[in-house]
Amino acid sequence: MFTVANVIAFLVGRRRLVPSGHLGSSRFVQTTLINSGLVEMVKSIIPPLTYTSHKGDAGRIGVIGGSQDYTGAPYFAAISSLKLGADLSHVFCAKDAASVIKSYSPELIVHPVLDHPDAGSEVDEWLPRLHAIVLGPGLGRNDKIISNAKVIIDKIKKLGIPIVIDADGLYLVTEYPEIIKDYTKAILTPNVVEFSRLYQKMLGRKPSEDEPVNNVKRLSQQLGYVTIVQKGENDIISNGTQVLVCCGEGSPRRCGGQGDLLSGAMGTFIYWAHMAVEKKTYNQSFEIYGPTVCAAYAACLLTRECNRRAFHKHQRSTTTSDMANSHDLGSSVKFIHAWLGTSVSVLENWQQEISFDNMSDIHPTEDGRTGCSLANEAKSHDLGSSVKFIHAWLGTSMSMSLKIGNKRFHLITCLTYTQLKMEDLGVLLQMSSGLDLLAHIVTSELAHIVTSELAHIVTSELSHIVTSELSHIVTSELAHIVTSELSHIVTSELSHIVTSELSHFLTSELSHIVTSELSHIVTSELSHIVT
Ligand SMILES: NC(=O)C1=CN([C@@H]2O[C@H](COP(=O)(O)OP(=O)(O)OC[C@H]3O[C@@H](n4cnc5c(N)ncnc54)[C@H](O)[C@@H]3O)[C@@H](O)[C@H]2O)[C@@H](O)CC1
Ligand SMILES: Nc1ncnc2c1ncn2[C@@H]1O[C@H](COP(=O)(O)OP(=O)(O)OP(=O)(O)O)[C@@H](O)[C@H]1O
Repeated sequence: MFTVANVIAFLVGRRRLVPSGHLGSSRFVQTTLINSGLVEMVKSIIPPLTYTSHKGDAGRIGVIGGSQDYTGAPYFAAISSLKLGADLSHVFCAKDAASVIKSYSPELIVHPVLDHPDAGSEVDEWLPRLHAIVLGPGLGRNDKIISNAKVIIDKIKKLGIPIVIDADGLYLVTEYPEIIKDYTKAILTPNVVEFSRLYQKMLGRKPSEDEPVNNVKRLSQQLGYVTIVQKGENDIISNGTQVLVCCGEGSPRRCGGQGDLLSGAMGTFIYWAHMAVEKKTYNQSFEIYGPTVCAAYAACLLTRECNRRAFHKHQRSTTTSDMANSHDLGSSVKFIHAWLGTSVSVLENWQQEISFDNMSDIHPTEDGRTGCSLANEAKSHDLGSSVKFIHAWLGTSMSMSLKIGNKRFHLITCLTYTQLKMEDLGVLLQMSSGLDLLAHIVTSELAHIVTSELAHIVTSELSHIVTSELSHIVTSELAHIVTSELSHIVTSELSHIVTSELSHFLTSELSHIVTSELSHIVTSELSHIVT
């Protein structure tokens, strides 16, 4: 358990060395995050990014959930599956939730069908196109919806689609366990409370507090070897035979919705894992643990890393939206892909070896997998700068025109392949005016790019430096000023107070002494004279 890599990771402060909390009998249980066998296992299921793949190849994931009360949960699950790297994410929800969920993100395809009287047949046209399902986030417990969800689970099983069941989907499974029994393409993701309910239903007694690992294994066996992930301080995963415990650092924030992020990511991983089975791209550890345990472990790894990053930045104010926003979830996904060596787009690099000792040095590039979300691409910075770049590169960002022979070329378009034939380009290049013009365009475009890029870099770097330097200077200057001012004020005030107090005291004391002494002398002298 105390591997060299584990100790290194511990020393650089990235991970807990062993799980905190009690696991019960943990013989043969893999508990460490940085275990090269497990990392290779996750790596082996992640499909390479290639230019030959089609929309949908990396996954079409369906999230079944979302009601009037709960719109955030299905959103978190769906966006998480997409940001991990799936191509399309569908949400099947109740009518009242649909427009709200759509308004959160233009990326999601939302079907308001769950509360239709025949929701089962409404999803029929979509189910065969989906690669994996996440059922439960924000589903609610309305009788009609629960019975529709039961019908849909039956259809999913018949089609052999892998399924992750979470939240209210677990309520359904607790009420009707036979619906999922023996379906080994399923993963159930109960939190402590949901686990306890399901355990009591299946085994007729409370889970024993001393044996969390065995409890999970036992429940899985009782459900016909369906994979269970008991979420918590340590995420305990078992398919009834094998057990893995994911104990990455995570965070102490327990805001609602983190389970939804987990189930969404698991939806994408479970598809990838089953695809690896089909394509036989898996490694030896995968053969031991199988697709569901592998997918569950990968998703726990990602969620805990995302949690850790968000907490590092937002501390106690961390919410699941912070985790889901492109920076935290996106950068965790990028980090995980870069760490696994799966963020690069060429096949040759897919299986590249990563040295675990250098793990903390890996900085994913901006072009990692998560850049592939359309909303990110459409943001003014990404889309705008790409447009500028393409026009500058083609020389089509300036509106000059040039006459060659009897043709007039408008430079705003003439350098595109459609407008300018090769022979025209030849003529253009032969003409000194054409060359001058090209040189001019290139020079001015380059100057423009360099200037704007430099300005951007300088501005952002300067603002960063100035902010941090200013805060440093202000803090230390203030401390200095306050200290010296205080000492000055205290000194002069004290001297003033002491002087005036003393003078006051001396004056009154002296006048008192002189008066009483004088009166004494005068009295005694007078009495003497009179006598
Ligand atoms: N923004 C949203 O739309 C959210 C919706 N959610 C949805 O809300 C619905 C109900 O979920 P609940 O989790 O409330 O389900 P439950 O109603 O089963 O939870 C029962 C109680 O257990 C407590 N509990 C949960 N985890 C615990 C733990 N580890 N230890 C001790 N107590 C714990 C909760 O505080 C709650 O009071 C689900 O559909 C879920 O998907 C949640 O996912 C949170 C975010
Ligand atoms: N005590 C803990 N310490 C560290 N991480 C935790 C802890 N509890 C939960 N987590 C992390 O949060 C993830 C989600 O678990 P959680 O118990 O919050 O699910 P949930 O209650 O179903 O969430 P939701 O609010 O979405 O319904 C876990 O996989 C784990 O990574």
